[in-house]
Amino acid sequence: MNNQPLVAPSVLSADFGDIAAAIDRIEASQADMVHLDVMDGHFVPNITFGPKMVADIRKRTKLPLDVHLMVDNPESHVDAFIDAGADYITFHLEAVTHAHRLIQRIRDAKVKAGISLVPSTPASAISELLEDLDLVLVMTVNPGFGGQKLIPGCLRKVTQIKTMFEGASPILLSVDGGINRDTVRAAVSAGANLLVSGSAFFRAEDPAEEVRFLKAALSS
Ligand SMILES: O=C(CO)[C@H](O)[C@H](O)COP(=O)(O)O
Repeated sequence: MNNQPLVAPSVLSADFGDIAAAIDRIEASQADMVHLDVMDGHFVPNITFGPKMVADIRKRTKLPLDVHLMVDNPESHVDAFIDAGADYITFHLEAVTHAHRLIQRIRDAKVKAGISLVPSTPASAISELLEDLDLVLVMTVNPGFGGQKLIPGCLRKVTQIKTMFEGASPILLSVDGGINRDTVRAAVSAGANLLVSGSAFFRAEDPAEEVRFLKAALSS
């Protein structure tokens, strides 16, 4: 069985003036998903794009769209991203009071639901949600900007979450921030099976080779 991790390039590091070329680059690289970072300038200090961008990208690719909402009040926005064609919607536990209710809303719409944790939130914060999640995204940098260095301590949390989910349905355990050739082995060894890659992917001369390298982290 192929137990290589999946790779989701993050368009945060793409040229927003030529987003079609970025999506074509992701498709040609044999990556598994497109990671879309939605930032509101409140939950994180940066601002990116909204549901129209996701809908436009939806028309360009059949790859799964992994939408990561780094926004306050995600409950006010999920319907627009469901309508835009998201396959996964991940919101931040730190941004909501009723996480379980929002997960149910997303899943009732036949969209996969994910929770993300910033570096300072412990793994135990999701212990009551184990049966309800399709994806957990561990931020391995403080969210808001691409090109930061991975915070090594965040990988302990990946292992703790992997352990918590043993015996429950398999989930995607995603790491986001600072994933590159130097850090990928530690991230996959810790238990990550979905690698978000922004700057490393978009800076690579050969994006297909970059994806192959990330996927082969434990076999090289
Ligand atoms: O969510 C993000 C930042 O908040 C990005 O997806 C993440 O930082 C990926 O970029 P890089 O690989 O350059 O670190």
